[in-house]
Amino acid sequence: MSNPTVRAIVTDIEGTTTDINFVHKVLFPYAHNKLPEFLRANAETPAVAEQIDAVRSEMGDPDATLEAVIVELLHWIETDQKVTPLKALQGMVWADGYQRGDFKGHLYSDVAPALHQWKETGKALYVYSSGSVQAQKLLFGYSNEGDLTPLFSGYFDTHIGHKREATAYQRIVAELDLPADAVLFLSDVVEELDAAKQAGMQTLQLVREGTQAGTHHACVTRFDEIVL
Ligand SMILES: CSCCC(=O)C(=O)COP(=O)(O)O
Ligand SMILES: [Mg+2]
Repeated sequence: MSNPTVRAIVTDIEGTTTDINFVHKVLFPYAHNKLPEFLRANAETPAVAEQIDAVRSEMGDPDATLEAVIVELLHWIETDQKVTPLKALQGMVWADGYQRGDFKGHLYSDVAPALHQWKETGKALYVYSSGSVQAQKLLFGYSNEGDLTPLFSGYFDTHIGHKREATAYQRIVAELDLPADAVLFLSDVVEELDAAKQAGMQTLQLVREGTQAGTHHACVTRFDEIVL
């Protein structure tokens, strides 16, 4: 695929830059294991208390005990729910894991060279993931390819909207201050690509191991098949 009209690239993480198994078999179990103690130890810290209150709000129970909040959060992890306060708390817990060297952010081998090349040829690079901005920066900052955060001009998470809703992509385009069709969105999830297309973005589906099969979106299996 060759496309010189692209001025910015927005990439998803799980299934696009990163093996789904890293997210589901390393990150989520780590958060499941560490979150209860983290919350009991830090519940009074303002940044954590704010997220605990946001969980209570999502539960529709402003008086939920900390233990009830923990049960709810563990259920959300087990069922892979993209709830904003869960994502914020996961990011805080993963920070410890990355900093202690318990794991590195997984990137497919074709990802870092392509990001470097696109950046060198003047494309602006962004991330849009359901993982919190903190979690995104950690994954790219402590990646198996080193610290790639200097390559990115910005990060978006569910604070901008949910990934299957066109309004989220309209807001991203507005923040980038570019015509929608100058922005290319990369993802493995068809519903996300449909929403981005509805907002006027260009789209490209990554078909990787364990992701959805190719569909009506143009598709590639690796970043080095994308020529911009
Ligand atoms: C940002 S690293 C953790 C990824 C994550 O928590 C997640 O839910 C994956 O979401 P994505 O939008 O990248 O599929
Ligand atoms: Mg994905």
